[in-house]
Order: sequence, then C-alpha cells, then structure tokens
Amino acid sequence: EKKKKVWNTNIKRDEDPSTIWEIVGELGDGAFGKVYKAKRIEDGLYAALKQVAISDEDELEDYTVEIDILTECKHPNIVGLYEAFYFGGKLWIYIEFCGGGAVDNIMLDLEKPLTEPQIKCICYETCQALSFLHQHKVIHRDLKAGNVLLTLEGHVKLADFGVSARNTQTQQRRSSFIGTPYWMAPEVITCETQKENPYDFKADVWSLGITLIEFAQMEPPNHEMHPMRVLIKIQKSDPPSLEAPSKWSKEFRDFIRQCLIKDPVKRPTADELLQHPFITNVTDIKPVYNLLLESNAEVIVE
Ligand SMILES: COc1ccc(Nc2ncnc(-c3cccnc3Nc3cc(NC(=O)c4cccc(C(F)(F)F)c4)ccc3C)n2)cc1
Repeated sequence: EKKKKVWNTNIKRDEDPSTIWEIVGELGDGAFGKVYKAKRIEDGLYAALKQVAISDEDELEDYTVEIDILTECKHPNIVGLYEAFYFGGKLWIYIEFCGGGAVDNIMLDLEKPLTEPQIKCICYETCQALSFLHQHKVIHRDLKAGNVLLTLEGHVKLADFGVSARNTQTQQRRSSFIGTPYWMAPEVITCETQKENPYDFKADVWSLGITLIEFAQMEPPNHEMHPMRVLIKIQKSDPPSLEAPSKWSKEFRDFIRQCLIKDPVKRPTADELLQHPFITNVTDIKPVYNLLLESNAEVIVE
C-alpha cells in the first residue's frame, strides 16, 4: 500500500509567512527560485528568503533534505535556518541574513583579491564549518568563494546556493553534475566515489584548496578554460598552485599543497587541517572586518 507520508516536522504548513515576515528587498534570482531580503514584523530581525515553487509533494521531499541539513547542522560558521513554510504551493526558507554577502561578490566590488591575513581568518572558520559538516556526515560538494558568506562582524557563514549538499539519488536526478567543475576534486570527476566511499568527504578539502587560490587570485585555476576541458585537465595534471608563490607565506603555500593532494586517501581531513600552522595562530578577525568596512564603505560613499 502507498508508503505512509512522513510530514517534515521542520516545515510549517497552513500558516501564511507574510503574517510573520515582510519582504524588504531582492537578493537575486537564484537558480532554484527567487531570493529576497525579509524582516520579521515583531522584532525587525533580517533574513534571506528563498521561495521555491513546488508542484507536487514528491518535489517537496527533495527540498526537505536541505531543511534537514540546516536543522541538524547548527554551527557558528554555517548559515542558520530561522524557519520554513509550505504555503501557497511554495516552500519558503528563511535564513539568518549575512550583511557582508558572498566573498566572490566582495572581491568583485573591490576589484581586488583578499590579503593573506584575510584569507587566514576566513580559511580557519571555513575549515571549522567543513569539519562540523563532515562529522555530521554531510558533504558540501560545492565549496567556492560564492558559497562563503560573511557577517558584518567579519565571521564566516558557509552556505550552499546550488544543489543540496547531501547527495541523495533524487538530487543526482535533479542535476547530472554536482558542483562547479573548476572546484571539483579529481576523484569526483572520475566518479571513483562509489556509494559509501569513506573518502568522498575529502572532495570538500580539495575544493577548499581551490577556493583559497580563488581568494588569493580572484579566480580559480583554469578559469579561462572551457568547463569540459577543465574536467580533463584536473584529472591529468599535477595539482594547481599559487601563480606568484613569493607573494605568500610558506605556511599558506603548504596548506594549499596539502588540500590539493590528488589521492583522497593521502589528503588530510578538515579536522587534521585545523592543526596546520597556517591557521593555528588565528587570533582576531580584524583583517576581515576591515575588508567589510572597505566594501560597505564603498556602498556608503556611493
Ligand atoms: C548581493 O548582496 C548580498 C548581500 C547579503 C547577502 N546575504 C545573505 N545572507 C544569507 N543568505 C543569503 C542567500 C543569498 C542567496 C540565496 N540564498 C541565500 N541564503 C539561503 C541559503 C539556503 N541554504 C543554504 O545555504 C544551504 C543549503 C544546504 C546545505 C548548506 C550547508 F551545507 F552549508 F550547510 C547550506 C537556503 C535558503 C536561503 C535563502 N544571502 C546576500 C547577497
């Protein structure tokens, strides 16, 4: 007989979200629907709102994976879920608003890459987020500067604006390829990652290495190549590295080298990387706070 429907307890039904939150702006037209800035009517709390048109209950199930991950993975460096509604044939997801936006947009606004002190802080907090996700058996699969959000204080909040992080077969159905090729680990490309491969979370560590190069140079390695060509190059070539090594510290270069070890078995875990000298002495996040003043200052001056 028909599988009993298990209602996702985290999603509120038959309640109109616009009685609790009001839309105050638009944040972009995401791949999977509209994204707005919203404000809670009772206390003025800001949120980012994603509205996804859901045609049938099966499709709703695809999205509950995302809600379950966000409900389960509560961490200072991962975007926080406020609440989710299923109302008017749409899923409404309200996330804590990060005033700094995504790091790729900040670099575009300032028309320059990050400095090493800024990269050090952001790398430390991103590594914390990855380590936490992996402990909760969640693989991000699409780590890149565009998914690293900053709060106005300069803290990292890891997000995922693309496909959901947990690779359920339904997600696989939704998009043939998980993640963006430039940041993709070699073993992911060759699909060496069979079911229950104990090393498939190491793909996020490779993407972290590529993301650090992106922070330092504004673009990932091979950005000038066609995405399909990149897949072949990543598999065939030696791991990428920083273009101007003399500009960067030995610790930074070594941290990237460790992330970009091609064999996932030899590649360190996010947890192991938290002990790396590049990020063991992160004291304050002032460099990142100054980056935000610069980028927001630009906005204020405008
Ligand atoms: C253009 O200027 C700005 C300025 C500020 C912001 N701030 C901001 N703050 C918080 N969220 C967003 C956001 C922007 C565009 C799309 N979605 C956003 N947040 C969001 C994220 C999610 N989901 C995740 O981030 C997510 C999903 C699965 C897994 C994971 C993770 F693995 F990281 F835990 C994270 C769901 C719904 C929403 C509205 N944007 C964005 C752009």
